Amino acid sequence: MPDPPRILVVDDDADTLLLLEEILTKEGYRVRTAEHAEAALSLASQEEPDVVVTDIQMPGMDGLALLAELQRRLPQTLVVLATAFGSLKTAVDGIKAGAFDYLGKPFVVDDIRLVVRRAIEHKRVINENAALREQLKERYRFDNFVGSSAGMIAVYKMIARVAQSDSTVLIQGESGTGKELVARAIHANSLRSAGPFVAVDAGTLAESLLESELFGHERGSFTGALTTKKGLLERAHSGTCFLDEIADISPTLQSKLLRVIQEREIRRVGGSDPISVDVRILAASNKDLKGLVDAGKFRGDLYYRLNVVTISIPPLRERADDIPLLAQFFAQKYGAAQGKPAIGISADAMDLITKYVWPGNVRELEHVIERAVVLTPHPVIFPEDLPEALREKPIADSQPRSGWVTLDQLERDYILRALAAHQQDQAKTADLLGIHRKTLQRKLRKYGLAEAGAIEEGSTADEAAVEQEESI
Ligand SMILES: Nc1ncnc2c1ncn2[C@@H]1O[C@H](COP(=O)(O)OP(=O)(O)OP(=O)(O)O)[C@@H](O)[C@H]1O
Repeated sequence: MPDPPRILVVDDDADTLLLLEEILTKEGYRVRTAEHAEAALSLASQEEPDVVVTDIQMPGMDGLALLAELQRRLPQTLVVLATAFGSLKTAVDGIKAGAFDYLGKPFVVDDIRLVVRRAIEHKRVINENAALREQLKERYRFDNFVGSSAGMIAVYKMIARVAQSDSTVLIQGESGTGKELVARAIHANSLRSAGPFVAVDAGTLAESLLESELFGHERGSFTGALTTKKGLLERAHSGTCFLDEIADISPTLQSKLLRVIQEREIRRVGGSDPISVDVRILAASNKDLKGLVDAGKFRGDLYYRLNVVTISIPPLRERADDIPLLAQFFAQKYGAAQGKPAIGISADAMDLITKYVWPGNVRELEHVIERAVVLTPHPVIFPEDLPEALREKPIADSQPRSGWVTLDQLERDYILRALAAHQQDQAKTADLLGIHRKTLQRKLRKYGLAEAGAIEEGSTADEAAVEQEESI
């Protein structure tokens, strides 16, 4: 068990001291008290408290002077100022001078708990984030990647291995797993790094547009082709062309692409002369390309040309170890951009982040952290700064993180949540769910959620109603 956090309370009023001592001791902290600032300073130098809660108005040395002295002697200690309502300006001056927060007097017990909890959490986060930052700096980075899981290390190794060759690479992975990042890293570590990197998203363009984007067109080749335009494959000459969502391209374009790879030349739309291009092709798909070949939906010969080497990026839910590092990385990145460079993530928020299944993978995580950094008024991201989806209880904690649960588990969890939202009132909950109360009770029994004796047996008529309802 780690030592309990240490709190020092300073107030010239003995009753206030007693009250704060009692509340904070109940919270599990080790609490010391002092009746004036001088006593507080001598206790603080022995104890090195994590948090000092001090009254501002005290005879002799006041709370603000104590704050200044504590900052000089014990810069790691956080100070919370307590002030009578009406003298808020002094409290604000205190915050500007470096106090962590302030409490209004007379005290609201919940506020005391919350502010002290936040201060402790802040200290813990600062320490933990410093450690995570070190890890990020040291071992767990490769180019712009963050992640130290076995799955990502295998990806880094593959990138290093294929980068220097000129072979075509197929990058497979769900949406948002970092396929483009892999393509960029291959290019950056290749002999072509001085040449251009051109990315094309084949999934978003209509076929005719994609063709002219890729191959270019001659002037007058179609209505609107007012000038001759070089295609992206031509523009990628001496560099790399990254074709994202390759599964989406039409059969015609598939055969044209095959020719580019085999013959290293292209023909512009409306042009007759072949133009030779020196370009390395990297392709990506979030679909199972081999499966599409087997189903006759993607050319087998193109697949084998693209698939000289495959790099498979595991979904984020299969590399949960990377989640805290990534979350911290994005907090730093967006914190710096927002002028909040020291922003951290609280333990309970990190817990939610780590448990979530992340269907949108790293891109989704990045957006969630960016949003939280913007929204939070604190130097720490708390659970309430995260979207609802993360704060909902995971459907079944015991389930593998495949994203799927059985319908029974889904129903069980849904019922539990509905009951919780209606203070366990079964009649209301049944009504909300659109089922008979007896049906709800039977389901509770089925899932082992009914307390013995809590549910009365239904009459025959009731049961009949239930059966009828269920067969609908
Ligand atoms: N391991 C990682 N470390 C740091 N950032 C990452 C990592 N993986 C992905 N990202 C970031 O996540 C976002 C999504 O990545 P990227 O666009 O490469 O995914 P993708 O697989 O190509 O997505 P899509 O299939 O939707 O095109 C980008 O902002 C990228 O920088």
